[in-house]
Amino acid sequence: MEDLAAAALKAREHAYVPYSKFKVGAAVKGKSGKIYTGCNIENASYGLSNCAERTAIFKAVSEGEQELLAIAIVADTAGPVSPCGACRQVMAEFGINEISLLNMDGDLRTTTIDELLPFSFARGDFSEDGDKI
Ligand SMILES: O=c1ccn([C@H]2C[C@H](O)[C@@H](CO)O2)c(=O)[nH]1
Ligand SMILES: [Zn+2]
Repeated sequence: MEDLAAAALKAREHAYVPYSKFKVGAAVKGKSGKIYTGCNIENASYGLSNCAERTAIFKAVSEGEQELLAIAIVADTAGPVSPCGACRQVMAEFGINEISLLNMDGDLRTTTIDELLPFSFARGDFSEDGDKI
């Protein structure tokens, strides 16, 4: 876990946040043991901004890892940072279950995807034909 937190903290420094000025860093561990990092990347068209968590997850998937185990997320928040709904859904898609939320003071909260996103919509909920099964 500490390796993930350290990687997330380092990735946070690369955040591109001219609008919010709120830097977030994330690091994901794949089944292979490899670590993928991410930061938030904003845009003048605000809605196109990408969270640190999804940057890290999309890097992992684009390098061939689809089974992910753990994520650490860090930001300068009063308590441990809490991921947005979009990122929770993307974490669920790729099986991330061990979730470490941190802030810059080292406050840590460990949680699971079931706690963060109960009753979630998942791949197995629809058939390839599009009809309810
Ligand atoms: O868990 C979070 C919460 C927010 N953000 C980003 C989105 C935006 O760039 C900025 C402010 O919401 O922080 C993340 O990257 N991860
Ligand atoms: Zn998010």
